Amino acid sequence: MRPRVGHIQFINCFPLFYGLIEKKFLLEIDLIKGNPSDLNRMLQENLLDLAPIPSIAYARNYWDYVLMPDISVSCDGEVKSIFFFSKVPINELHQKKVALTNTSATSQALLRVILARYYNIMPEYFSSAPELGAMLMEADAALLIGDDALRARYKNQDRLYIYDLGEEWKKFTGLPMVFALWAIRKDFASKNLEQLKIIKETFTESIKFSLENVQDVAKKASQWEDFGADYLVDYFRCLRFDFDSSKQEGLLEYYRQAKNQGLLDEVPPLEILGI
Ligand SMILES: C=C(O[C@@H]1C=C(C(=O)O)C=C[C@H]1O)C(=O)O
Repeated sequence: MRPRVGHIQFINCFPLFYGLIEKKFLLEIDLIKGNPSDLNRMLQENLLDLAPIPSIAYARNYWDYVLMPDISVSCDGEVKSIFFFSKVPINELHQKKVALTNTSATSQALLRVILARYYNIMPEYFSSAPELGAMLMEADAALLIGDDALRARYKNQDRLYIYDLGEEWKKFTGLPMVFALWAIRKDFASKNLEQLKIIKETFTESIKFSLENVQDVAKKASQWEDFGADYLVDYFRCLRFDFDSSKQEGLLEYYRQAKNQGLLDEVPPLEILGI
């Protein structure tokens, strides 16, 4: 059976897959699309063998997973696709209503950590479909991620205060932030090391190829969007796709803070596959 590999349907993962199309590697795997939270559910249910999942989902299920080395969706400062849109300055949001996109897991917790720990603010949170207009009819501020955030930011919401959560995290901790990790089911990993090695190499080559040809990648990814390729060139250059020691440090700090806020039961060990 071909490995069943998850694929996040957000523009941010396009550079990961662009090279796979070019190299026709897609014939060797079954690629199953979904949003990050759905992919985690499918991985839990053994409908996938490996998938990018929200980094907080790893902490909640780590005993079932090992991590793919060298790959993540991260930032070190601005992220440009995780925005908190507010009608008032952030420090006026205490006890106000805040809408959280239901497509996110990691960034929902990140926002709670940043507001509680660094702004000393406890709003009233509720989960919502990712539509900024509708969210702000009910709330004073709203969190969006991924393509929804890219599109909303592009429309230049100049009536709003806009905060980039990657930038906020860096401002307070000095660390990178890891949003998605590639989790592999332990049972699959123990029997398929060679195949996983090839998958890892193919994905890392794909990322390298995409970043070397970032204009082409951006042009392709922007063809059905309102914004032009240049907007995405900036975005792809700002994202980080590796998982080096500084990303791991940032991730562990995020886990510690999420635990302090009662959003995690424990800080998991980072069990990274040695391939
Ligand atoms: C950078 C992003 O990272 C995503 C954010 C996630 C989350 O908040 O749960 C999950 C997966 C990542 O792909 C983004 O979508 O904008």
